[in-house]
Amino acid sequence: MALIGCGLMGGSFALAAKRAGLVKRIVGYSKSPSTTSRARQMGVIDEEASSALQAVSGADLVLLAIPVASTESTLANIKHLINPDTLVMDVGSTKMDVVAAARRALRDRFGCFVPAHPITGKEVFGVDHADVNLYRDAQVVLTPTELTKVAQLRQAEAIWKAIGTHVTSMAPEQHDAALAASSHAPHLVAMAYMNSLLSQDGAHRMLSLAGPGFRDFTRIAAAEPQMWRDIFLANRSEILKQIQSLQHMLGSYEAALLSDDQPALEQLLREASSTRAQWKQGKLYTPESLSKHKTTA
Ligand SMILES: O=C(O)C(=O)C[C@]1(C(=O)O)C=C[C@@H](O)C=C1
Repeated sequence: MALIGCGLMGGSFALAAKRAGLVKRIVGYSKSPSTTSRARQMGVIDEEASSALQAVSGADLVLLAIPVASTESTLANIKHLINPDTLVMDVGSTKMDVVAAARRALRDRFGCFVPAHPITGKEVFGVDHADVNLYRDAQVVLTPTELTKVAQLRQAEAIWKAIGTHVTSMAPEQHDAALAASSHAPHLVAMAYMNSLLSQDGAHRMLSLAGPGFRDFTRIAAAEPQMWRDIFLANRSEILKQIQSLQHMLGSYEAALLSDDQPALEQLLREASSTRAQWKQGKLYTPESLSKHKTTA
């Protein structure tokens, strides 16, 4: 296996793939040589490569675990070493841009690429945080296209299942719209909230009095800025729709407070509370149960 990008996601995948007995040898490459050598010291990879090309040479499986904006240049660089049987996957949080980048970069080898998004992570980053159990029980969304080869798709499904994930497939557009709401918007809101707090006088006092609510709500605001910059830009149009919806909803709260409208405020809070509680119990997944909770925007 060639691991391009030996950070949290790539390093955790390497550990899990080894533990499941899926790979014999992992050759790793990271942009920063100190990361690659740390991954080697930790036993995350077996061998250090000094370039992506060197890592991919002779690999049956190539995993890209790099910022989504680097997908095209990385794939274009390694394309000529990908043979018809190679399986290439990514772990990026956005899929339309990744699929388009892979199509342009890989051309006649595009069928070897199975776009994948494991919906798991941590707010910390770097190989030091690699965790053999990170993927256990996580959902993985595959977004194959009409050109994805069946053999590679089946192999990808088997690999993700073997490391303990639950695999689903959908179109890249569907994925990006859903993830804008369920992952990208919460990150943006937590980050914007931190910016807002910092812009106010007395921010230090506010921070010194922050408790578990603040901790839980803002955990993801500590995520890596460059990675999230790329995700927000790659999924810009869907995230902008989420911002509009949020602005609308904040307007509803503001209106209820301005007019001292107790029933309206309570109705909003009831909907929020019951939707969160039902999600936790896994009850909100059918279109029928969802529509019961949908408020008119
Ligand atoms: O748990 C976290 O810290 C995450 O940020 C994980 C999370 C998420 O939003 O759930 C973030 C981005 C990934 O693409 C998938 C999962």
